[in-house]
Amino acid sequence: METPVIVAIDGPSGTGKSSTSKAVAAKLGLAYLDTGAQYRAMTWWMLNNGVDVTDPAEVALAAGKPQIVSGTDPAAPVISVDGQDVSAPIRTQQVTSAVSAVSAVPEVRGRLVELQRAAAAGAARGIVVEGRDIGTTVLPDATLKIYLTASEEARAARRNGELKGKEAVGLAATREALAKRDAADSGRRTSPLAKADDAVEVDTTELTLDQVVERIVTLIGERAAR
Ligand SMILES: Nc1ncnc2c1ncn2[C@@H]1O[C@H](COP(=O)(O)OP(=O)(O)O)[C@@H](O)[C@H]1O
Ligand SMILES: Nc1ccn([C@H]2C[C@H](O)[C@@H](COP(=O)(O)OP(=O)(O)O)O2)c(=O)n1
Repeated sequence: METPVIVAIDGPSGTGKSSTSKAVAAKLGLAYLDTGAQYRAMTWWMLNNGVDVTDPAEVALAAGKPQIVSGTDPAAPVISVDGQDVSAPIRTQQVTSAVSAVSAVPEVRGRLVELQRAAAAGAARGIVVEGRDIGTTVLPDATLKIYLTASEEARAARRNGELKGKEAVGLAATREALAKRDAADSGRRTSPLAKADDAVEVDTTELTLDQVVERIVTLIGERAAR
């Protein structure tokens, strides 16, 4: 049997990680894992269970409690907590604004990194895993590591386009919230957002989604042929 292909895709918010990872996985028949969704699910559970997310000690004590299960089908990426599908509620502004604090707590990371490595080990053909520290920490031996970037303007415009109805806050506020989350995710002590030394950086500002997908599929083909 062929060696499974492990693709790590990291980068800040709005660079296209989720869309690109799902499309690459679907195109190559690989599994897909959204690790950001796992940090969001952990955060959602904490907010729903009265945990003070600004208190790292309280978060650390609770980190082992929720049962988080991620689907790995790129066509239908579901995530559940204690048997409840939380795919929608983990995307609210309330969760988004609390997720950086929760994901900075080492006990949270330890628990989720274990789930992430198990998902990668269980993917027979291979997997595309997206997040912030996949290339640096979770899967340092990945076949291919990609670090996606895009200008702050492009990222804010993309994110703003997704927020509808009462969740819409305007471009300036979206940009500010993005910058704040990036700073928190890059500045934390444990496993911060960072480009791995051996990652290929792809600036998506001027590229369409199809162009980004094509570039990554080509790189995977080159690596797999080595
Ligand atoms: N290359 C691209 N050009 C324009 N828009 C894009 C591109 N890649 C992704 N998008 C759009 O930007 C938004 C954020 O993409 P997403 O994949 O969720 O980013 P991330 O996972 O990095 O936060 C989505 O609405 C997506 O459709
Ligand atoms: N591997 C990861 C993935 C996400 N996180 C944290 C940091 C991020 O701000 C949140 C949410 O990640 P997610 O990928 O859902 O964020 P966006 O889709 O970019 O808005 O989780 C992390 O610490 N490590």
